[in-house]
Amino acid sequence: MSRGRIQKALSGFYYVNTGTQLLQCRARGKFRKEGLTPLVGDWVDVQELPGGQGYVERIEPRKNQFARPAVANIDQLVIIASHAIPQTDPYLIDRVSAIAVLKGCEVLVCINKTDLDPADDLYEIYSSAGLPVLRVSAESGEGLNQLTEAISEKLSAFTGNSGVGKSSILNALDPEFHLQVGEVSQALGRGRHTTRHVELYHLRCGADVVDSPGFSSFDTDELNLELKRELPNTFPEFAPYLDHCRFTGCSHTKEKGCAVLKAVREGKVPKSRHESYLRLYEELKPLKEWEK
Ligand SMILES: Nc1nc2c(ncn2[C@@H]2O[C@H](COP(=O)(O)OP(=O)(O)OP(=O)(O)O)[C@@H](O)[C@H]2O)c(=O)[nH]1
Ligand SMILES: [Zn+2]
Repeated sequence: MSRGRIQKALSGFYYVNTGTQLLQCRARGKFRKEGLTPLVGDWVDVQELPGGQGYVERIEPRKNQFARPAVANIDQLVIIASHAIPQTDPYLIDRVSAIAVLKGCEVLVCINKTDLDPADDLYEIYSSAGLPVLRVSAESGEGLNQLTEAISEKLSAFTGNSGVGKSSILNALDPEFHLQVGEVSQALGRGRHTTRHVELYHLRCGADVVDSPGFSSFDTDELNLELKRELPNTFPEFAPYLDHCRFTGCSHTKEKGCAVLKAVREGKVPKSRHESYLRLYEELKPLKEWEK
């Protein structure tokens, strides 16, 4: 039996990287009976067969999992943003980062295209929110060393609105990482969507990444009751204030004596982050406890 990580899933086969070889595996039937599907990113035990084949025998407990795309055990979500075309709506960053925090993923906000626009406002928001934030340019190479450092020894997923430069950054980090770089459609102000299957890639700098256009569309299935219950805790910069509101059960939306609202007024919590909180709060409101 050998241990490895599922690197790719395609047509019922799981490609398991054991560190020395890539085994083409089928999953044992028992998983289906248990309602368990092996996912890219899973650590598994494999029974080897001749000819580089094998069976997935055991799936190790997951740190987290995502539905779109189907991946497990993501250490860090790298949220790519830009203030050049196409501009990133901070709400998208905040929505994805809330989900990441809920799932136990680290978050890194990475502002790209700084050769065109330094995106000072975005940089300011995320620095004062206390989230790790980097400025890079896939074009000029600015900040790429810091990014390399931030993703090494981890499995990261790059997410961000279409055309923001995810593929370009990955290509700049590892020139052998040939990904199709779409042309930004000037007419639409956004990139053409190029779909690929989910796969883990090992970059030369020692980082693992899952490149996944689907990550930019966290759909309603990711907005769940758990997020509704935990919402204030998914904004890390709210933490120092959450226990100081006048009322227990404060929703931090409009209550008198709310310590979070006070921190927003005093400029200790970025206004735009709290605006995103309010928007998410409204989006999650219709979810009912009994509608599981
Ligand atoms: N000036 C400049 N252009 C960039 C930079 N990074 C990417 N681009 C351009 O932006 C466009 C979109 O880049 P992609 O890497 O395809 O963006 P993506 O996020 O992978 O897009 P999707 O595959 O649609 O999700 C391309 O024309 C790139 O050349 C940058 O740092 N500076
Ligand atoms: Zn409050």
